[in-house]
Amino acid sequence: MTRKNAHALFERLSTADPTPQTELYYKNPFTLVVAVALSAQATDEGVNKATKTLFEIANTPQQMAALGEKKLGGYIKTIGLWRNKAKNVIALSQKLIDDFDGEVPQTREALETLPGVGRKTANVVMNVAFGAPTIAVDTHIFRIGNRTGLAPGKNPLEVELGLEKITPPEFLHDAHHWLILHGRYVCKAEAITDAVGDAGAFYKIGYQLMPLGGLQLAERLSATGKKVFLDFKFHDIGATVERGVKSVTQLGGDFLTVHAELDVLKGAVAGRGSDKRLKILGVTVLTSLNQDSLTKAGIDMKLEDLVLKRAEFAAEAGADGVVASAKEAAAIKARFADALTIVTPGVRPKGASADDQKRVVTPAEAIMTGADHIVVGRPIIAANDPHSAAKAIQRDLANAS
Ligand SMILES: O=C(O)c1cc(=O)[nH]c(=O)n1[C@@H]1O[C@H](COP(=O)(O)O)[C@@H](O)[C@H]1O
Repeated sequence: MTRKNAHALFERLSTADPTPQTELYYKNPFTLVVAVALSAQATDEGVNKATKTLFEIANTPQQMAALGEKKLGGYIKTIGLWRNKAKNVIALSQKLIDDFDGEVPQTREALETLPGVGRKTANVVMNVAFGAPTIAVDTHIFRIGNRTGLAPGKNPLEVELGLEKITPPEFLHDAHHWLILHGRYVCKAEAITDAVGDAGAFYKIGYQLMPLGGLQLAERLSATGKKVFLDFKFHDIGATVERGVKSVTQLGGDFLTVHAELDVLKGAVAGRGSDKRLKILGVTVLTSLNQDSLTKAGIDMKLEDLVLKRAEFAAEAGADGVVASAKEAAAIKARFADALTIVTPGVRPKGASADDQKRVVTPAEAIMTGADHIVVGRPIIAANDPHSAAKAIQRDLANAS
């Protein structure tokens, strides 16, 4: 990759996320060393779950060493390779006390003398705790360095040195965070779209991916002819929604969600303009809510009536459809026929966990009650084989229709 392209790449990453942060939980340089050492071949999320309680009682080398290997093991048992990691954490705590007055040293060479701390861990600590422009090459960065041609290399050190050379100095400090976050979220999302392949009709991108390259992913999918569902759920004064939707039209999506309030819907329809490719969907009542949730929110109305009221707003504003559970689909179809497309989340194959969804039906039930499209997330994304999971749902749908 040329220096000019590398500059453009980092500029885009920096615009999307100006202040990237580590996702590991830590309280001070010492707990950062421990968290990074625990994170080898484990997810940050898994490490954070364990360290939340551990760091309450041990956040200095002295406290950690006093805890001892056995007690520490009790806190980190859920993390892979915990036995070896417990041994290392106790040993590195003791070495910090013996050789460094209990302080975390600020050079890579000194950090690397600590048990269980290699070059990658030392680079993360140097970068996050002490603001050094180091690049820690993990599996994501190694893959990205090679795949993009940004810094090809046969081993992590070659990629690290290559990245140090090609990354413009002003981006060096944040480079490794951007590349990790990109690798963790966008590559993962892209891998899922590849894995689902032709077994999915639409690819839904939510706002959680927006600051992490999701918009570019939407553009790329759309450019290759895939149908893209932009689940951004806009909720604002009409004029702002209008401007927001106008910007979104540049991405080339097919569905866009907004809250089903009249002004919001009208703003969205105006912002969409004359190109009718982007269909505006009003989210009626979330499928994670039930009648009880409405009562708690002080809404004294039957849930189905509220869905129908919001569907009415969608029709009045000239929106294209609504997001509603299959429990209300028949009533919406009866009232609005084909004037509104019905998109239905809260769909679970028989026996699958409902997760946080409350108004849940099977794919077949959803289609039989009048849904035009179903949304299935976790049962496909979390499956070992997303393609087979999506295909099984397709078969269920085919049998129902
Ligand atoms: O607007 C949505 O897409 C939506 C509306 C709604 O009422 N319920 C609902 O679950 N969704 C979205 O649909 C997806 C459902 O995901 P799973 O529950 O994993 O299948 C999630 O991305 C939700 O954000």
